[in-house]
Amino acid sequence: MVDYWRQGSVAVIAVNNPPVNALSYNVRVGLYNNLDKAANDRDVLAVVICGKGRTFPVGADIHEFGQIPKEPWITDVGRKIESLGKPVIAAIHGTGLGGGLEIALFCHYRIALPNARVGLPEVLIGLLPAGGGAQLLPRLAGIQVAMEMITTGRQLPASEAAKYNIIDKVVSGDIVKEGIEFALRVQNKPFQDKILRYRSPHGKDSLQPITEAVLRKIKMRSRGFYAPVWCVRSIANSVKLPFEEGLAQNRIMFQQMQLSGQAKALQYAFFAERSISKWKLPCGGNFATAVPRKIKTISVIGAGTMGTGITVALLSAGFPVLLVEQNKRFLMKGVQTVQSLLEGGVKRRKFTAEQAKMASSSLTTTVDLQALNSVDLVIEAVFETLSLKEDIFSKLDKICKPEAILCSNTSYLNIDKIAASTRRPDKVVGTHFFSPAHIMRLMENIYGCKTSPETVATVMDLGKRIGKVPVLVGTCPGFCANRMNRPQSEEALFLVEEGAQPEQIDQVLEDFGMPMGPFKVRDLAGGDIGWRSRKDAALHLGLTLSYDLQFFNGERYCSLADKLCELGRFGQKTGSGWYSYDKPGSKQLSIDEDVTKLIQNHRDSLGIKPRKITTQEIQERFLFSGINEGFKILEEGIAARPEDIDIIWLYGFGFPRHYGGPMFYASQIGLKRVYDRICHYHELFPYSSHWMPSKLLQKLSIQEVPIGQWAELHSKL
Ligand SMILES: C[C@H](O)[C@H](C)C(=O)SCCNC(=O)CCNC(=O)[C@H](O)C(C)(C)COP(=O)([O-])OP(=O)([O-])OC[C@H]1O[C@@H](n2cnc3c(N)ncnc32)[C@H](O)[C@@H]1OP(=O)([O-])[O-]
Repeated sequence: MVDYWRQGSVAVIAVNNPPVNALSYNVRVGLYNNLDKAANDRDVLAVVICGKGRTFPVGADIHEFGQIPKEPWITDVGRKIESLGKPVIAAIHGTGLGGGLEIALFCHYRIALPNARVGLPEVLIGLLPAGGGAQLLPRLAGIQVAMEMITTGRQLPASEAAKYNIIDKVVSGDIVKEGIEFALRVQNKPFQDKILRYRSPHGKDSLQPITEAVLRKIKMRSRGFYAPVWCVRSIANSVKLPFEEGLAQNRIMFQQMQLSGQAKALQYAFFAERSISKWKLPCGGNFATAVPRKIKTISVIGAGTMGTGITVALLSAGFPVLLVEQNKRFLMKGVQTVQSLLEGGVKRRKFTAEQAKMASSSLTTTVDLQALNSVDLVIEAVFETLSLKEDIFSKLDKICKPEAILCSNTSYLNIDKIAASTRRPDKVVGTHFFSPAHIMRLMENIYGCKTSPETVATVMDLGKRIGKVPVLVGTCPGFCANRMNRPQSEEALFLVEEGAQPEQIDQVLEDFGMPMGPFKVRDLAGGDIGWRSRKDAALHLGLTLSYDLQFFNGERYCSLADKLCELGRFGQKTGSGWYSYDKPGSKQLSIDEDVTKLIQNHRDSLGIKPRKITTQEIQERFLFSGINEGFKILEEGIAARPEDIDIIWLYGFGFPRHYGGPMFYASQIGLKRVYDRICHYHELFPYSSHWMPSKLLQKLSIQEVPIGQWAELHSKL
């Protein structure tokens, strides 16, 4: 796990623990013993520490968390470096992170390749730097930089790290060779002043104002997420406590944090995000056996909000795009939108003006579907009506080359029905982007019963290549994301009907950590989209959406949202919705008395006497209705694992990562409690079938089965 060799007077100690040289117990022992070896070898005048393979050590081994870390710990290795009596150089390539950077900070010198990155991302897994980082970094780069890096977990490119003296020299070429040459240059120079523990933290006199400013930012950025606050305390210890006491205090805090629900949730999310690429189809085809097709040219059909967002996501990832619209007017409007989104990307420093220019030059347009006869892949993003999509797919099937893959950005409709309008159902797949598609990272990919493993492999690979988080699910109405969101938004309406205010519900869920409450989301997305599909659905059932409708298709129904739409209150785009806005398109919102009156009239017209609704009830009805649907989605095999569902909610709806996602959240609350509460609401609301408890949840709740075993146990049931 740790290699040692000597080159002249320089000893090289190389961590060799693929894939990312995590500092597991065995690696720490190896480092410790080889440092001893170098110390005792009189021919060794200097030491280089580096990583074999793709990176310098990226930190402690996350798999080892949850148990008390065994000695030697990272600080023990650090003390060994400090007291070695010979200069030690950290030679960094790839990513020097967490405990890896801490080891480097204990070294006397640090060099790095230009594309290397360094950081202390412990906060992202609910922890703090417990290997000396919170003590050493302020002594090297100052309190301000340490606060920013440690409370955000941001990785710094080598050039920026050099600016803050974290890196002594940015070198090119072979990092080990460069490390040895650097060692030869410093082996006879005094280096005691390089031992950071003897320095005092820069900017320590402004610790108070810096701390207050950082805590204000944390309060805004991460509601209810504790780790950043603990990180601030750990850095303050670098000023308030002597070095060793600071180390010991931070170690105690680290061990407490390790046991916290938030740390467990964030570590679950870390591995969940890495497990979603390991997909498998019911037919057995999977990520390891299926080979993605090479995609060079892509066409997007529909230049509306979604079509233009998808186009920009593809263009900014270097794909040439042929944008299609039904007429020149819509097409020109679409091209203008693409241009302004690209300009917006430059303003947000997502890419340079040069890159935006390149992207824009890779855009071509047409109103003629025939022009798609040579593209490798098509993404359809037109209105959400099945008949329109069937028409387009049957035309594409005749026009596109036989091997072309046809994708639909539908967020709800059945992929098998769309595929049935072609003679190539194996090459039809859903690629559901989230609005705004050039920003939101989630890509919900939906396979139909005839979609081939190769087609799935292609869109999963495409998702990664355009910087998205692709998750694979099966087809059903609303797939995973919207199917879980539907009962939640219905419950939000029912809660208003029964006595809560929209702003009250939004506040409860924002305090919980959601980026935006359901009524603000409705106003952002535009109430008219849902209204149109409800009217379509009613038409199909020979019904009209009337004001006093309390049941729809045998299900409890609330017509409040329809009433708002009848008044043209579609949300931000019309300047009024559940809230009123300064002007159409503005985000500046305020509570609107007209809506409060409309709600009261609605209750009066239905004879509903409003009652006091607690925060607990709002949280439970909103979250548990979605969670129950999540278990049904697992039950039906639409999602293969709870990890798939949780990553969809973290990246699609901004579910607070420090809860791990709705399914992990349920496992932390306790499945029995969740199940009992769902049964309670099922009894209270018999006309809402979404409260029918999931059988899988019932079974798992009996023994409180840990989340890691749900999929396996379900497959046996
Ligand atoms: C004392 C000290 O203060 C404290 C307490 C600590 O030090 S706490 C630890 C602090 N360090 C971190 O938080 C770094 C976490 N890792 C990353 O940010 C990224 O991994 C990466 C380094 C930027 C590479 O990204 P990538 O996209 O190129 O590959 P990957 O797919 O992500 O990772 C490739 C494979 O490596 C696995 N892996 C990555 N980091 C790991 C780690 N720290 N421990 C164990 N496994 C790890 C990962 O699960 C995947 O496995 P598999 O799925 O192939 O089986």
